[in-house]
Amino acid sequence: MRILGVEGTAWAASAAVYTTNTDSVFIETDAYQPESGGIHPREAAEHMSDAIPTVIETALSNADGPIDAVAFSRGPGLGPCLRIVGTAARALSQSLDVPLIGVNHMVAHLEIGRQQSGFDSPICLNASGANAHVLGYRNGRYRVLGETMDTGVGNAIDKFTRHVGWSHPGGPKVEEAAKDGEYIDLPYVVKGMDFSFSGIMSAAKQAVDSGEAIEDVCFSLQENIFAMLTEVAERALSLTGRDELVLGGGVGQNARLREMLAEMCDQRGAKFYAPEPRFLRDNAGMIAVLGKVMLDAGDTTPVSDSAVDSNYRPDQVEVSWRTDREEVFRNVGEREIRGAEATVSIGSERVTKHRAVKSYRHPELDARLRKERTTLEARLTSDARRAGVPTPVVYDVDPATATVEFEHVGENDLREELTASRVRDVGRHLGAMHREGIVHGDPTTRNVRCAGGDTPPNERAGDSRESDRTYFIDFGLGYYSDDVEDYAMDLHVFNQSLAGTSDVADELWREFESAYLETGDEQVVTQLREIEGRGRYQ
Ligand SMILES: C[C@@H](O)[C@H](NC(=O)OP(=O)(O)OC[C@H]1O[C@@H](n2cnc3c(N)ncnc32)[C@H](O)[C@@H]1O)C(=O)O
Ligand SMILES: Nc1ncnc2c1ncn2[C@@H]1O[C@H](COP(=O)(O)OP(=O)(O)OP(=O)(O)O)[C@@H](O)[C@H]1O
Ligand SMILES: [Fe+2]
Repeated sequence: MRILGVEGTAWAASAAVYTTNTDSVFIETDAYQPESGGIHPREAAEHMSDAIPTVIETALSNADGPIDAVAFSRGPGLGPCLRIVGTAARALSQSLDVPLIGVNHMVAHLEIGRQQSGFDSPICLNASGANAHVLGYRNGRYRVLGETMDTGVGNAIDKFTRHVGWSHPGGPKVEEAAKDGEYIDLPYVVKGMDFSFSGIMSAAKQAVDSGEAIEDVCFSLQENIFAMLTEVAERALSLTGRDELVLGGGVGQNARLREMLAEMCDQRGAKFYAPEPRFLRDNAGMIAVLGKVMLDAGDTTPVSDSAVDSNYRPDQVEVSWRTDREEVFRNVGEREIRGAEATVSIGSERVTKHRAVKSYRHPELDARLRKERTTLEARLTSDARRAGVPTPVVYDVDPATATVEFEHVGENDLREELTASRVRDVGRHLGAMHREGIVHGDPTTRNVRCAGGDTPPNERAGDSRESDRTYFIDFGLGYYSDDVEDYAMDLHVFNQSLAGTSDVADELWREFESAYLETGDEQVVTQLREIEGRGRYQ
């Protein structure tokens, strides 16, 4: 069987033929190279319409027999480019009289790694130009576990290189320059499993403008940005209890990023797979391969329903080719828990949390993060307590060894005991915390503990009883702020965490929100809607 794939979301006019009996993929790509600056949508579309017929012709003439289906990128991407590719794919499927398959480009980026690695249910890090997110499969969809709060990772790097006058694309140039660099301090922003590049990019531009050596800035930019991506990938592995990671997207061609991810996985005993470069950057090969998988599942696209979608999110895709209903929980070990951040030794009275060295990070960045987070975690845990939020008592803090000793609280993590009334309790506590100017930073269902015992099913929501008592732990990513946006991000993180751990997340979320409003500010909920409405995929 032979599947023709066509890709053209932005810069790559690409066609490929996937031949199943030899398991080989022929890819022909014509890249758009802007004369100056970044990608201009109009120029990209002109390039697409010039180049698409030729790359398709080359791919077809390379096929050693008839084509059985045509797969194409439906989105996300630049509208004018997508429409050209959509039109070409529809015309081909009609003239060849074969099925048409509309593929989500981001899902193709992650599925190529899953198909080639043979991994069963990996966490997927997509590090591409216009996107950056961590995905995990659960019950028929790829869930976005964490994502960028502003630009895609490649675009962030490209903006920096434009500022210093380097031609597009910037990623490979930064990688080259970084080879001679030394570490300087730059911002590092991870909030829960989301992350942001705007602060670090403006700091990097300023650093260059004020005379720092460009190699040093490039080196440090890579160290921080890739450590952020690696940290959230590790958090996603830890939250979901998975032990496989695949990488996708053009930035994945960067050797330092692959090295950090491989090292992190190695340290926690997980498997890591990165496809070869021609399958990482935008290419029609990944479209053809996913097209075949979808064809086998009977998931073809009628022409009447094949419109492109420039904001097509990966979590909108109904994953027809996977039927597994996944359990996300892992049985958390008894005495010593290796979280994403720290090793936690659990005694019956005391819990000792030690932030171990992360060897994938630059030593200076590593020392800074471990010390800062240890000190701040102890302070915030105590301050939240004073604000009336149940948290463990802090018995001892040692910033030098990055160790804190806490009181043992609760019997289970919330994710194992999710009930409406416990979620309401969490809502009230988070509201109270925010009123005192404390941002938790990582309020997931793993970072709330609850007293054991079942809640009677007929219990009215809003009642507070001992068995529903919840405690906030792990303030390691917390900080003080009076910005509504920061509070709203806490809500967003909790919302995503519910979605990742419960089948009735929507119901629980409504309970949470109404309880939050008992102690918190309505503005925060309004801001959350704003955040969630923001198109990060444009
Ligand atoms: C929607 C679609 O059009 C978009 N595609 C895309 O962004 O192209 P992709 O090939 O996945 O990634 C290109 C990015 O990858 C970066 N890049 C390429 N080589 C790199 C390297 N060695 N190190 C770092 N970044 C690199 C480039 O600077 C550029 O920003 C996407 O997948 O988000
Ligand atoms: N004070 C405590 N009382 C009881 N259990 C605790 C306490 N602190 C931590 N734990 C247990 O240890 C686990 C890991 O702790 P914590 O979240 O602080 O570590 P972490 O490394 O920051 O984890 P992650 O980054 O994955 O959230 C918690 O999910 C919880 O089960
Ligand atoms: Fe891409």
